[in-house]
Amino acid sequence: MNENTINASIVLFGATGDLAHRKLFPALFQLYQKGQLQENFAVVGVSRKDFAHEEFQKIVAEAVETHSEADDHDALKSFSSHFYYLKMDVTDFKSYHDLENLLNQLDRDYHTGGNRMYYLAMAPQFFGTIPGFLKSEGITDTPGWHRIVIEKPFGRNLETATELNEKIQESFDEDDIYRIDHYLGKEMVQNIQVIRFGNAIFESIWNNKYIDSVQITSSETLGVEDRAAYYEKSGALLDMVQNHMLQMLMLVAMEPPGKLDTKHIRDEKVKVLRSLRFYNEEEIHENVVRGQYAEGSLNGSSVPGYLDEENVAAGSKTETFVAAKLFIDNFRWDGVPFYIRTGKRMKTKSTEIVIQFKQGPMALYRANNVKHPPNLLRIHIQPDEGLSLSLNAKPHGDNMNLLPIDMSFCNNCQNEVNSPEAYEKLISDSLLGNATYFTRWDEVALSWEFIDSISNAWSKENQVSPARYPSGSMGPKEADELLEKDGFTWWDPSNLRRS
Ligand SMILES: NC(=O)C1=CN([C@@H]2O[C@H](COP(=O)(O)OP(=O)(O)OC[C@H]3O[C@@H](n4cnc5c(N)ncnc54)[C@H](OP(=O)(O)O)[C@@H]3O)[C@@H](O)[C@H]2O)C=CC1
Ligand SMILES: O=C1O[C@H](COP(=O)(O)O)[C@@H](O)[C@H](O)[C@H]1O
Repeated sequence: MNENTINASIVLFGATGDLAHRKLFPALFQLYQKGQLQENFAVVGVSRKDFAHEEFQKIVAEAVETHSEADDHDALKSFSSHFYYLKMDVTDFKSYHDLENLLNQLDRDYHTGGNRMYYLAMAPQFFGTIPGFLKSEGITDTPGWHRIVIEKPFGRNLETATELNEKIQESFDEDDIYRIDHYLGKEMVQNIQVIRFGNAIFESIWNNKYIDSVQITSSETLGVEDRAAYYEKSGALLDMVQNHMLQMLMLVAMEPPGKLDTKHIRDEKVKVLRSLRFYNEEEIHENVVRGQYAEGSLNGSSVPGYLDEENVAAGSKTETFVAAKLFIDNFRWDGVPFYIRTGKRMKTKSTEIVIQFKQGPMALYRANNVKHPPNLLRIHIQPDEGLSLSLNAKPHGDNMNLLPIDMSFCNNCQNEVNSPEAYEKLISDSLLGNATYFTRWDEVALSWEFIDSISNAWSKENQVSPARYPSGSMGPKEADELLEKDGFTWWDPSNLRRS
């Protein structure tokens, strides 16, 4: 038993799906190994396929073995014995009676105290249906807490997100709704606030007096894979910018919260979105670049362009890359550009935030025509997790030149340090009732309002194709030009392990 041990039933809607197998079962197993889930928990897997409980338990154990490093067979066996399976169509209200009977039985058998977490690992068209039936069929009327975890995407625009939210709030209070953004579960994303507010040296210079620009890059090497049906309607703007990129921006730019609790942190994040500069159509054209990957080469192999991927419409204008220059119009950030970029089939898989500091007031070394690199603070989100600070020093025996040096800290470079997966942390938090790293409705609504302004402008210029970039590059030249006209360049993703 540890202080975080939870008694609860978890209902996993979409239990035969990709997310459940690759992420959720392994995450639950980790929580079991760490003692957060012990004797008093049960998981009910729901989908339309037919399985006996024992068959499902085997599937769960196999999925954990396949998608994690777990190989303790006894632990896997006792963990999976807590899993039950229910064949149900979530659109059929009658099937919820079977769910209620099973949950009541499990509450008694596992002494869960009636606590229930409903995890919707299902396609978004079911996000409104399930909470409605959970309430109308009385499943949420039992003693104990009832929380619902909703996967992304939360709507396709402000209008659909609002409709969905209203539907969910008919059945669950805002405090019991956990909207997932898995980037918020990443170790170094959670570390941003500690780096900022736990180090006086950074917080005192974290403003437009000392910071020249901020860059946030999340690049992927994968292409659209088998998700074209979803991605064709989404594109990189909705898939990555509306959620993950804006979340990182909020954490970098927010004011210090009065207290380190859920409400204060979320309040400060929301204020960043309220200060985000909205562009008119012409400004969108100037400041937001959309790209699409063409064929190219990655790790020595040729890969097809987006238009040749399976299930992509001929001549599709879906963007697989977005770069943008954003401004936060408040006292702290006035005049500081925030450059963001994200894309598929880029040169490396990397997520990094780079804070570029201004040059000192008197450029003594530049006067000698010597290259003077700016000081950079890099927050390495993935694959390496850590921090590095680029400074300039004097090379040994040379008085006139500067030598760039890096001070770095890597959280996961030694094999023995294994950061918890984002899903493990987020499931743990939702079981503990800590919603800090989940998105509150006002954050979601404001982010959609901003994103809608861009997608509406793009839909008007739907004759214009996205700029093409070769697979294996860092995006189209238009993204480079976006910075060059301001006298900046993108910093290449870096690697902590080389040092
Ligand atoms: N996969 C990933 O890496 C990620 C996924 N997500 C989100 O997670 C959610 C799930 O994604 P993913 O696991 O990939 O989806 P899948 O298509 O792989 O799985 C969907 C699941 O829903 C079940 N299902 C479908 N229709 C019904 C129904 N009417 N009644 C009961 N069960 C049903 C399916 O089982 P069956 O057909 O047997 O009924 C299956 O278990 C989506 O919202 C996605 O956007 C978010 C981030 C990453
Ligand atoms: O939400 C999503 O994120 C992944 C990238 O996540 P990461 O943790 O691997 O950086 C992206 O591939 C996917 O398209 C998107 O839906």
